[in-house]
Amino acid sequence: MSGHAADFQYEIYLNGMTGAVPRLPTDLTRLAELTEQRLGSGPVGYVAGGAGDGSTDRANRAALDRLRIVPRVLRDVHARDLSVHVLGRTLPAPVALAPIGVLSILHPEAEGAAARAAAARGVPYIHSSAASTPIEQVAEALGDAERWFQLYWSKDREVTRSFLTRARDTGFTVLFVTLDTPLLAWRPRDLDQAYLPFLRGVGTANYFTDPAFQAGLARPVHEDPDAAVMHFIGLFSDPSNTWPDLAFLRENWDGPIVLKGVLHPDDARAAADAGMDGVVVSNHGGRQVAGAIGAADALPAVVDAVGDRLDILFDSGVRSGADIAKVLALGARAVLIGRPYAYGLALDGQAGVDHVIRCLLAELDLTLALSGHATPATFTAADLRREGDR
Ligand SMILES: Cc1cc2nc3c(=O)[nH]c(=O)nc-3n(C[C@H](O)[C@H](O)[C@H](O)COP(=O)(O)O)c2cc1C
Ligand SMILES: O=C(O)C(=O)c1ccccc1
Repeated sequence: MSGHAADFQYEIYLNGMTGAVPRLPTDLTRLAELTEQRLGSGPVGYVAGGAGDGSTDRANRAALDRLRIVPRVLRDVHARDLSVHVLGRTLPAPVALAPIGVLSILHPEAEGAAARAAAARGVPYIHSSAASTPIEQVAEALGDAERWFQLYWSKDREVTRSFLTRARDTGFTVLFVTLDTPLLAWRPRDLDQAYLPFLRGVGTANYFTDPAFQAGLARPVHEDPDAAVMHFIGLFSDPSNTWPDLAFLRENWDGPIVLKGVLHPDDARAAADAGMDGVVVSNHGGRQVAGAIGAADALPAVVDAVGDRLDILFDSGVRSGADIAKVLALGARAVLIGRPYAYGLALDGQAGVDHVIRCLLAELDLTLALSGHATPATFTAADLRREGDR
């Protein structure tokens, strides 16, 4: 990245000299309501919805809102650098796009558009097992950018082995294993509309193109697509897995492995003991356990438990550069962005995802600078107060 991420701010003001304003709001919390207005209720409900009564989503926001920054002054922040070291590589900024499956319910260009936007800004894109675009096509869209893959750990070990082989052969280097979705949660918004993308043939692209998956079908996908969908639903995740099963993944993947969906410090310790490289502290954006702890409330105990043994990443509820700054201060090395980029995609395709990335990085840069920090490294828990604490 040349210059500072915050240069985007002046670019917007300069464009304003000719009367132009941004095509999308720069307060990303407004993207959800715009998407609600413009998109069909099935797709937008699926993306916006949460588990149960939505209390986990609210807990995510409350946990972040309670954290307050105590800015410092007169600390020379003219030369700044957002880059970080994480999972053995240097990233231009402590941000990646979270794995989100089924993006074609939001925009016809789907994962390809999100991947191209991320690649153009040097932000890693995490390709979901449940994407609507096969991994080989997304690899092409990513060009020479970082390729990270998210695994839903299938009941069929041959499918998992085949996914890992395809990921490796197409240049993916980091594996995220999502552990908070052994079953799909109780999601009233989807239930009340009887809307599930897979039953409409979305989110199965990696499976339907997979030789090991196809080998489990009585008839080819195109001859009996309904049977193929049912087969996918039967095997997409395996609720019988336990910690010793991680050895299978370690044997079949050479690069870093990150466990996504860890909230308890004992699980983080178990991840380190199992030879994993990182964890994502996440409650899946409030979509899995209703009543779960806000992700930012879970982060400090995980950092205390394994901060010196694992790279700790974070997601769930992040909507601004200030939110990113707060979780970095608590000890996360990088933050995954979920729904905001999905809404950007829904509203304006690749340009919408680019807008979201640029807004977040610009605001992160400005938040750190205005708080007295030229790099994320010097901004720590000592720069935060939790409202209510003394
Ligand atoms: C529509 C949708 C689909 C998702 N699909 C996946 C997925 O395929 N794999 C996965 O690990 N997480 C998935 N997630 C969870 C995200 O990776 C991430 O944990 C979550 O969106 C972060 O919360 P946020 O949306 O509040 O930022 C999905 C989230 C949404 C909103
Ligand atoms: O909807 C989700 O949150 C999710 O993670 C998922 C699960 C299965 C397939 C696609 C997405």
